[in-house]
Amino acid sequence: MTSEKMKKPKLMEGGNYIREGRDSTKSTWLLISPVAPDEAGSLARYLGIFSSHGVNLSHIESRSSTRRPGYEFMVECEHGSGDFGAALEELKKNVGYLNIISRNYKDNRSAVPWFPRRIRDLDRFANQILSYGAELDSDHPGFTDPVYRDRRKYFADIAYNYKHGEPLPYVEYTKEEVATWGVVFRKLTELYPTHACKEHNHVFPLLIENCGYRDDNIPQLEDVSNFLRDSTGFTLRPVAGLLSSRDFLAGLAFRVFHSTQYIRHHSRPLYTPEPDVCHELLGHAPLFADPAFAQFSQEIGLASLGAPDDYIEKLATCFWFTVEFGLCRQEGQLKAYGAGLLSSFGELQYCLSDKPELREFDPESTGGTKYPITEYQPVYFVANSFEDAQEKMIKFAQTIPRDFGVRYNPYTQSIDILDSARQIRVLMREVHQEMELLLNAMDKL
Ligand SMILES: C[C@H](O)[C@H](O)[C@H]1CNc2nc(N)[nH]c(=O)c2N1
Ligand SMILES: N[C@@H](Cc1ccccc1)C(=O)O
Ligand SMILES: [Fe+2]
Repeated sequence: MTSEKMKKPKLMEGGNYIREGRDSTKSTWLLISPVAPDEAGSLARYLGIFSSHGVNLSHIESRSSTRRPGYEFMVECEHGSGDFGAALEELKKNVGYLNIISRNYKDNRSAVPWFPRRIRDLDRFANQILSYGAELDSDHPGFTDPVYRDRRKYFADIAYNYKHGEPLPYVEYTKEEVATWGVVFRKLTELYPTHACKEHNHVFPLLIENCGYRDDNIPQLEDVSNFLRDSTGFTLRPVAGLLSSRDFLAGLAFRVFHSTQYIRHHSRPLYTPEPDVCHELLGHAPLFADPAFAQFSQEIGLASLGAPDDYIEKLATCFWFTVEFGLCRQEGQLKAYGAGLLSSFGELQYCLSDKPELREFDPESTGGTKYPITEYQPVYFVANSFEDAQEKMIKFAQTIPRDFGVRYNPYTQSIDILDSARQIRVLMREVHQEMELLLNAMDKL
């Protein structure tokens, strides 16, 4: 627990409103391949190195390598035990390939910032939440309401205990919670036809039909998640609160969206300073059912994996001014497509009034702009079209420096780190096979 109270500056440095999460598991993962493919007992030798330096391993796995002929090992090292640096030095002299992915990357120059490799690694994010009163400001409307705080604890426990692959727990919302949802729902659906972008308006009726979107019912995450899976392969995971930008973006690489399940405090239904179930389900969910938007989101996620801190910050800021608070032009009119606007009646009206300042969206300048998170935005960025914003952001994401390519493998639900000719060749063969498939289908038209 942090004892010192954070003083919140009015405008935060882009992306900085979320500090790197409190970290109980400062894990370092090593990907290791032996020098020669048929080297006998190589894993035992590596394990010997760790044990001779007193380094505990919390996880070991081996599989066939796609990078080079032979096997590959993944070990997870515990911190605080033994002489990790010395073990690493000795290891380097004995391996053919070594990749270090670490939460501790700031202390280790050869390490890449930690990122999840398999979809179940997202279970590691649960205890990385920033909370009100500690890292976040405590002027929250529910902060002094014991009933509300109790309820928040209930939802936090669901998220902490959730494991990948489980159904998302159904929640019995209280009368008061449903009433809050009702106010938000009725007010917002009044504005959507005139204020929301057409993609949002296109999907919304499907959510009403399939997921129980109604003014007297808070939709269940499980139902929305299943609907999204069928539409674009996106799924939801419950989360207890704000994740760091790095973790949040990493989820998108797996087409996983971290969703809160609690609802805002009833005293302020038309604007709330943190994401809640209204924000996720009314603001975000509709667009994740759109195939182009889903792909765009995943690409942002993939670009973030292992990226340096300053790039994460810029990426998160661009994300803020597009996915969260973006405006775009459609048929000569300004429309909102940002989820933070589509979930706040107050800000949705305000953003299209003459009060805020509007600027043209451009990742370079937008990515360095400061913004408040707990009040209406003083500045919005306008994209020429929804597609234009996506294209520009993807172009920007491609400038992020990294020594390897990444690709999501949907069959294994894991991230392939591409850094060898052998892997690229296999991929090219796959693309080639897809081309054959396309040509074949074309002939039948
Ligand atoms: C990436 C960017 O910082 C973005 O605003 C993220 C941050 N963390 C989050 N965490 C949660 N739980 N929900 C969100 O919508 C976000 N948004
Ligand atoms: N202000 C948003 C919630 C939100 C807070 C912070 C970030 C994003 C969204 C709402 O009222 O719905
Ligand atoms: Fe959001």
